[in-house]
Amino acid sequence: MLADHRIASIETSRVSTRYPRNVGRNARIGNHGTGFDTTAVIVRTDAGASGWGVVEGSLDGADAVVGRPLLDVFDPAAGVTDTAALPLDFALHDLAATILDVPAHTLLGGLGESEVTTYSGAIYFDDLDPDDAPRGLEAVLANCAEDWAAGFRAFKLKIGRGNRWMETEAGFARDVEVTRAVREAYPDARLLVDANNGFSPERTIRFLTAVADCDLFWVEEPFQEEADGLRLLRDHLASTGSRTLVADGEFEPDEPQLLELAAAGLLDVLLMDVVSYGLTAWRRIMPTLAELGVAASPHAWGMPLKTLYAAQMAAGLGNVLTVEGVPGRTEGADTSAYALTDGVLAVPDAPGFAIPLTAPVTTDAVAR
Ligand SMILES: O=C([O-])C(=O)C[C@H](O)[C@@H](O)C(=O)[O-]
Repeated sequence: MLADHRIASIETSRVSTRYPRNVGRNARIGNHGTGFDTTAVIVRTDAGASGWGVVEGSLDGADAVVGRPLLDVFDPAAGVTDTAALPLDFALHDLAATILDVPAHTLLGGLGESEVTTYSGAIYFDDLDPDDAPRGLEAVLANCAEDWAAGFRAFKLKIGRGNRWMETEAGFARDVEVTRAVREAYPDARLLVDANNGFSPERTIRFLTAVADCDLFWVEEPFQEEADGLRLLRDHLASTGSRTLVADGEFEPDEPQLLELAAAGLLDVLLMDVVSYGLTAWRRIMPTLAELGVAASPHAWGMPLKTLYAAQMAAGLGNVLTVEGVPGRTEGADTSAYALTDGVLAVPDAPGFAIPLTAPVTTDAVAR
């Protein structure tokens, strides 16, 4: 059926992310704000089908695919096959699955579960804000309570306050205090920590020692990944019998280096971004990761829509340990087919990504 379709036009629209609250700083950068707008791209075919997806980065050159047969640029078994069409990665997956009348996760292979655990990735350094009257620990606990009420049963806590925002030792002490307080308030929740590369290997080990009784699920981006530091960390975890996993590969991923570290047994989970790394790239690399015994958990921060894409990827490709949840809503897209209950996100069985675009198409079509 895909052979009956030729790409007829590429148009754009805008969708808006709205967080439930202002999201503050992490170890690396300042305030993340209350939301932002993103480009959505719509691909239509001469037979009347359409699909859409979000784009991070430029659409330059994508107009070159207009007029070409769909199967010239997209292989349902692999994804995008022409680099000019890579910005259309999600739109083409949506389009192909819609034409084939199958959910995106079926197109991807249906190798995972259609119910995936998800965690709140929105527990930032809100204790430090506002600058003139910092709200302290209570702000972090209030954020956890808000996300728990929204259906999350796991939290990723940002750590590394001493990297930029507090004096080093005071920041370290606050990271420990926050982790212990959240564990105490939520004894059954899954807890993850993310230093956004704001620690050194030694500080990471010190931190893990200080919260050794908090049963952390994973430590993410403790420092810029390199073999010697990761080996120290690995040896520490092994010698203490810790179950904490090491997750990395979100920030400026270097694929050959990550595969080398994974093959050396130094990483447990790889985190490349679901959209900017891309679905086609994840389809290519996932069998290798599965063979190495390394799991995936695509970075989804920024947009609730990316959480839904990551959940489709988990259900389709398998080998996804858990999905990063971005609390909030999307204006311009109907996400109601997805339900989060007790920490589990149910992926719908409707065709494509099952996210109707409700925002108007912008007048400046990329190509027709
Ligand atoms: O794991 C995460 O969600 C992140 O590290 C997101 C970062 O906090 C955020 O600054 C970003 O992606 O720009």
